Amino acid sequence: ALEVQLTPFNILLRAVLSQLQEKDQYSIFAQPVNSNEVPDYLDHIKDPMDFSTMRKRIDGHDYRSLEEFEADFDLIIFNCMKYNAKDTFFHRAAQRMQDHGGAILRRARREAERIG
Ligand SMILES: CCOC(=O)c1ccc2c(c1)NC(=O)[C@@H](C)N2
Repeated sequence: ALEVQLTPFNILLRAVLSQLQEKDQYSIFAQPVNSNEVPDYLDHIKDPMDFSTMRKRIDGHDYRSLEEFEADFDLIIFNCMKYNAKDTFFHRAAQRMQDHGGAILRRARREAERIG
């Protein structure tokens, strides 16, 4: 059975992920980029990442620290800014997500310190 242990740390990670996803109003970061829709994506991006994959990693207890969680979030942003040219909707969406995410993650770091 899916062992969804509700440790305070996992509860925090799920809450942070939900806050980040709220800022993804067009859900462009919600799922892996579809190779059928974007055939050359994986030629350029060697470490794809998306919010659904991060949620699986939370449920699998794969994140040992907030830093590991943040590294996957940063990967989502980096991939998007790498694949998409600066003057595109996607690149601009990544910049906005990076700004929003910075504030959300700063608050989460303080909370993680508080719960220890
Ligand atoms: C219906 C076609 O969808 C896409 O072309 C598409 C859909 C989602 C995308 C994306 C492309 N590119 C990206 O870099 C990441 C952020 N998301």
